[in-house]
Amino acid sequence: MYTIRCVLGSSAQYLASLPALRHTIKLHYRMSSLPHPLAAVCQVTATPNKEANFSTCKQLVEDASERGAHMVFLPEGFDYIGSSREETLSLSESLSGDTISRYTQLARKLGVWLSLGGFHERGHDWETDQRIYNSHIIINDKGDIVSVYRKSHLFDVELPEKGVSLKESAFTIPGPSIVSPVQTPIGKVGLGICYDLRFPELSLALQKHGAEILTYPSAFTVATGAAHWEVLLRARAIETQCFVLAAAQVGKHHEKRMSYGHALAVDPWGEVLGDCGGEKPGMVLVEMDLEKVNRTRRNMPVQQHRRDVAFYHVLDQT
Ligand SMILES: O=C(O)CNC(=O)[C@H](CS)NC(=O)CCC(=O)C(=O)O
Repeated sequence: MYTIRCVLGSSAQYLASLPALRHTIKLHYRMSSLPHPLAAVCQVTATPNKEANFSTCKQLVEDASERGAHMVFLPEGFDYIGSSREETLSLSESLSGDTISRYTQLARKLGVWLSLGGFHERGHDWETDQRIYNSHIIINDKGDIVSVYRKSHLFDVELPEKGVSLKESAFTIPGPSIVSPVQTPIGKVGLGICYDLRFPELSLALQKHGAEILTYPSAFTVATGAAHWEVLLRARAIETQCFVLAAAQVGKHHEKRMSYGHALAVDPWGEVLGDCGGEKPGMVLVEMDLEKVNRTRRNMPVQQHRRDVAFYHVLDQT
């Protein structure tokens, strides 16, 4: 039904491909006799059917966990992609609703961390304003919500020649602030969502606050994805010298909407470690070697070479 690609050392990759040994491999990782923790970056095709979306995502999380993943990343709109403003709003829930409690139970049962990008969250004033947040939620292996970041740059974009017309602010409230990177078993994770990827100020701020890994769960349009997706993700990785993990939506959600796919994992040097392709749901498993972050930063200390903010405001008038 979907593809799984492993980006492990070749012997571990071979062993993990043998079903009978999967359990052993997982134990192996858990006992950390293999050096680095594993992240699973997923790609799905959400529709307006929440029940079907949950069962697809649950299956991916279970498979990732069985293969030894310590943290699993799902994309923006993992809960659903609505076919109209009204549908998007009516399907939304609060953080204490059924959808998130099912994911907290899943995380607890499997003992994995989850990054749930782009949850359609009813705001505190839902009864009066009928608007939602686009929220990225981190759940730990005990099933606790440990962080919530609300998307702060909204995708209000018209590209007539590309057939793209979306106005996210028609149903979404922009988030008020960035949040502290979260310490997880794979490293310190900084939170963004989709269109936030286009704002390097955000990624630099997260890096300054200690992020080793940046995450951009997304639902990129096909046109903007083909033109910009990989370039932007690699640029953010190179500038911040962080890993960048970007779960993605792929394919046709309903009559009016398609997504680009190519869920991607990039290392701090900008190298693509895994790519889920542009066709169908799947995941890539990547080893998170944090020494790569340290080495890259040590060898080319761009953060130390950066001038202070004021420097970039003043022009030489002569
Ligand atoms: O609508 C939902 O239900 C979930 N939210 C999204 O899909 C959002 C807002 S419409 N999509 C993007 O931000 C695409 C960005 C993009 O494609 C780009 O930056 O080029």
